[in-house]
Amino acid sequence: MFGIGSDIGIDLGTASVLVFAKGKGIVLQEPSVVAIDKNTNNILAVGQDARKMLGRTPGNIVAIRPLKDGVISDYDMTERMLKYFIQKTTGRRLLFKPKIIVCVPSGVTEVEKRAVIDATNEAGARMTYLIEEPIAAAIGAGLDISKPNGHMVVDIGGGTSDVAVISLGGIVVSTSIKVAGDKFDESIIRYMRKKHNIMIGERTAEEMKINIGTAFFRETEAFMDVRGRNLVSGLPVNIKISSNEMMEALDETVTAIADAVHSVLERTPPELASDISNQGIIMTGGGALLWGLDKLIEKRTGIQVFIAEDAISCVAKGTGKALDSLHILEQNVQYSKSRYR
Ligand SMILES: Nc1ncnc2c1ncn2[C@@H]1O[C@H](COP(=O)(O)OP(=O)(O)OP(=O)(O)O)[C@@H](O)[C@H]1O
Repeated sequence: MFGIGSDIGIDLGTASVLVFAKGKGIVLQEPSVVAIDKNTNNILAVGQDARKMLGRTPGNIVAIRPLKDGVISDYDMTERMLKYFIQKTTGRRLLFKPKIIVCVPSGVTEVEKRAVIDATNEAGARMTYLIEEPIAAAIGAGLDISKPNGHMVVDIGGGTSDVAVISLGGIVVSTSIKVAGDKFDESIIRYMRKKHNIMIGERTAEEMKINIGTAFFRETEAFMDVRGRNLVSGLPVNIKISSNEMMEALDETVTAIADAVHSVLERTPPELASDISNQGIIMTGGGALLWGLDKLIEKRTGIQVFIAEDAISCVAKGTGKALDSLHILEQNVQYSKSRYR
């Protein structure tokens, strides 16, 4: 327990939850995974400890990801996970309850937003605010979004990729697709099964994506030794996979993201499009780190693409910082006072 009394910003992501405390920076970064005992419905582990259990649990224990594909797939577990992380960060007995701002995946419904607000209030917030993901990403990337100037942000997370044009503190044009980091992993799993007759797990696929994943031609090829199970013999095998193969495996998924960026640019008013063309496109989120994805989007749009510093913690940082500029963001935040003050 850190016992932080200051206001906090939370990036409630499908892959991970990050907490940003005012004056302290990122104080918590854990996978969005919960392990429960099916018989008692008790939570056994949350975050990193629960992630280690994914795919390795005995019958009575399930390790689940309560947010999947950018939506809350398990409402109750999301609430319990959020409460656990908030209490771990702020401590249980607070003299001064903090203001908490939560950034939710863009696909969540009004009912799910309400659930997040209630869980945050119950976990000890004096006031809870919700913010849209692309706005938080833009603030976290250090953009001044208060001016009448167009910025394009492409946030590629675990479950969703959000593409938005922002001006005067609001979203002008945007799209959100359920193709992001998780889909990259699924494509790699599918490729390994089809091409090599080898079954690999989600964690191996993610390691391959991070180490040799490729979205654009690499001059120097990279290789990785991969362990899996041969689907014919049923036995464990080792195989060397190249980055060129990853480019083939990921082609369809990365093209879907480039298509989304293209479609938003097509719908962008000309003045804002010319701002974006001068300043470039900013990429945030863990998925933005896939090798060559920036180059692919650059080639497709003819506009320079920059990957934000600390791409993974950008949304959390922006969420925390947004607490200072709520007056500018009024149109983009929902808020609710705690009933438990
Ligand atoms: N170096 C890397 N190369 C490629 N992908 C990466 C890298 N590092 C992290 N990722 C991927 O980034 C994704 C997580 O990104 P992030 O933490 O921004 O998502 P999130 O905010 O939890 O999800 P969402 O925004 O969809 O709710 C995961 O799929 C992870 O595998």
